[in-house]
Amino acid sequence: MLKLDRINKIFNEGTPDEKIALDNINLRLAPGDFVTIIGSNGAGKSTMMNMISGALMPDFGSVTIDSNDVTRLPEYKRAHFIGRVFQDPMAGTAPAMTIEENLAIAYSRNQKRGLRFGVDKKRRDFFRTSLERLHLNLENRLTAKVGLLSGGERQALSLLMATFTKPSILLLDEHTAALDPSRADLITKLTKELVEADNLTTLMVTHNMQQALDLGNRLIMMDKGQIILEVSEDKKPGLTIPDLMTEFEHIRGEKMNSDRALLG
Ligand SMILES: Nc1ncnc2c1ncn2[C@@H]1O[C@H](COP(=O)(O)OP(=O)(O)OP(=O)(O)O)[C@@H](O)[C@H]1O
Repeated sequence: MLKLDRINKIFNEGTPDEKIALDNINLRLAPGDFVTIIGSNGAGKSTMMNMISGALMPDFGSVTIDSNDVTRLPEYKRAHFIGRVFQDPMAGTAPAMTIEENLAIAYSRNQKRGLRFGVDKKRRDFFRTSLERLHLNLENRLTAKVGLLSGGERQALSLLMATFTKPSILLLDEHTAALDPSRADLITKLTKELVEADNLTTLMVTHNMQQALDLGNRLIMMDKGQIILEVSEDKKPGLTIPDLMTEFEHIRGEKMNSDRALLG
């Protein structure tokens, strides 16, 4: 479903600001895998997501999605494979457009051929049924401007737009981090429901270690551009935050800087 082979990325190579952001990353996701990603600031988590989405190209290595080598494919050509939700609730939706116009754009972005922005009755019914899954009554506000929605509602809509066309890979990049705790809980719950309903293959970056343990069937920990720990499906249940911190200390020989992780 997703294969990352020997991915390397160096920013500002050969200059005093040189930074090895990804150092020989190898990762395999089987269909339906839901992998949570934790790691310190600057570990390379967002850079890895950007490699998969096509926002960045690796210096070396390959990205394969559904048996297609997409390594050199620009972001817009990968769009029908990928759904992505960012940290900023304002990032995923267009505020001046209505809910149904936003959904229509997301729908057309994921079609392999042509641009089909139109909203006919069949499409509108599909949008309504999809919105019902959010339990936010947005199905009765199809013509409301998205700019009028709360941050939590907008993030729920972004999540729906990223998932309702059943992308091959769903990328969630700290998508609950900018929300207050009750809205973050709502989005976490919706994420679980939407991913499970369609068995979506998912990668989720989070600074919240408890969320990383609660969601998904696998977990990886990154540090300094490397995947330093992979927790398999059979080992993840029962794993605790202290277990993860002990693992980090064991691998790196130093204590984990965990303030943000624990507060996350
Ligand atoms: N466009 C860029 N130019 C130069 N350096 C970059 C660029 N993007 C990222 N970096 C550097 O690459 C490293 C990895 O960054 P990245 O954003 O992937 O980390 P992260 O794990 O997502 O961190 P955070 O949790 O803080 O968001 C960092 O040292 C960062 O400063």
